[in-house]
Amino acid sequence: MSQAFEFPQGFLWGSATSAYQIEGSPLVDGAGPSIWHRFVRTPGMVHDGDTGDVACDHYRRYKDDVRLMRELGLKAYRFSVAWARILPEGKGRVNPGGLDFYDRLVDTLLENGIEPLLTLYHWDLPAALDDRGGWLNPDIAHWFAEYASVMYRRFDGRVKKWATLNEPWVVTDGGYLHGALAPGHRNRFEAPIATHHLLRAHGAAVQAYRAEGKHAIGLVVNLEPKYAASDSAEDRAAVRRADAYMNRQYLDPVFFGRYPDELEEIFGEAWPQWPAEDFELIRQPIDYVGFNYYTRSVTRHDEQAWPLKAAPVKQHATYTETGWEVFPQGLTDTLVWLRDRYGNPPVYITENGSAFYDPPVADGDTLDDPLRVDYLRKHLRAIHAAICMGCDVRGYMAWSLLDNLEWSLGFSKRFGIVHVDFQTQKRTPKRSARLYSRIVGSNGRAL
Ligand SMILES: OC[C@@H]1[C@@H](O)[C@H](O)[C@@H](O)c2[nH]c(CCc3ccccc3)c[n+]21
Repeated sequence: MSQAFEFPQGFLWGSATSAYQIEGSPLVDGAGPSIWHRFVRTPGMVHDGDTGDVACDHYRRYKDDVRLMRELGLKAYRFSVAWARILPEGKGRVNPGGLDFYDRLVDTLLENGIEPLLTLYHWDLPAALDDRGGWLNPDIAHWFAEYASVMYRRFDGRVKKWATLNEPWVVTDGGYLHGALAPGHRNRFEAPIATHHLLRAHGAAVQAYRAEGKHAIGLVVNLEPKYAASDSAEDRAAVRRADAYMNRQYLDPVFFGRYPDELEEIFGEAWPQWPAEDFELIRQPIDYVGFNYYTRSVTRHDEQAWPLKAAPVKQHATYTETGWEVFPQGLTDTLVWLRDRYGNPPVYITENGSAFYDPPVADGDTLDDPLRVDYLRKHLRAIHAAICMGCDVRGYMAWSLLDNLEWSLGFSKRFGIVHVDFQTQKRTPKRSARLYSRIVGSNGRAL
């Protein structure tokens, strides 16, 4: 082992999942349906008609999965709470059975020396709230803060790192603009409204935390660096629009209290003017940025590409099964960008990982996944390089602990460092899990 890649003392090593992707048992113990429980039943929306009805059966197998994390030596676990387990109608009546499940999960994590990182919202809106307009209804900021307060009162202290939303960009772009994700809307007027209400809900939940909580709360965003396909003015303008739309649309309001100017250019008449007091709510200070990194985009101008007029350019490089270029330098570059644009905030890499075809489980106890091993090693080294450049990176959560339901792609894409046989629910660590375990145990020296 070399000192070359030693990480700072106390660097938080863990893995990440989300409720709908792994739990199964969507309606047991008093839980209400979510928009994903509905969406997977909409013909044609999910690969092979796959659903989260069973998924990794984590709701029942969580003790075994926590034991697996402990055997791998993980120090932390990022998971999300299914809002509709806690508030089956999204607001009002609290469901004790839902709170009890997360009590059991959090206590089991703590008993095993694993720190819980809790995400309040990872895309699974209670269906009852969608029936009232969901993210299009301005009241959702209060609904979300009410749900968040129930969780703060029950878990703060045992949970010391909270996140309000997972990836508001995906919620808006996937759920309201392009329609590939729940609730499946395709409306350029709805997208900016959903974005603004997500940010107001984030702000209201942070405000509620400051009144009730004593630890840390942040926002999780997906960031994808955009590189111009050429130095033409057209391509550079396309990069500015794409960067504003994905990377600055959420962090600028939170850190600066304003949207990037390019958004009005992109959405035109569909871009509303919002009252100043909204931005005072949105810009509540946060304690850290959760950064989900997967890939970059080389971007060119494309007059036909709605609404950005920007399109990706394929590179001569390795691509993952989800069509994402393997580009670890983009992780270093984006960490430096965060350092410089937002004043070097504490950052947790809350997701990073890759889906590659995994050969069928070999005999014995480890499945070989050479491409994922290579991806993991290169991206951790990219983080180390950013830390050496002064970026305040505090931890890394590998996406994902388990193969799970990859949203509209169903079970066809495997991101887990642990293989799941969805017929038998057998877990089999992959070689990437064995490597990650050594890296965690040596605080990076095994890299
Ligand atoms: O796609 C892998 C993971 C999902 O399984 C997580 O639930 C989600 O938080 C997440 N975000 C991203 C990057 C943003 C993105 C999501 C979906 C499609 C394209 C980009 C990748 N992932």
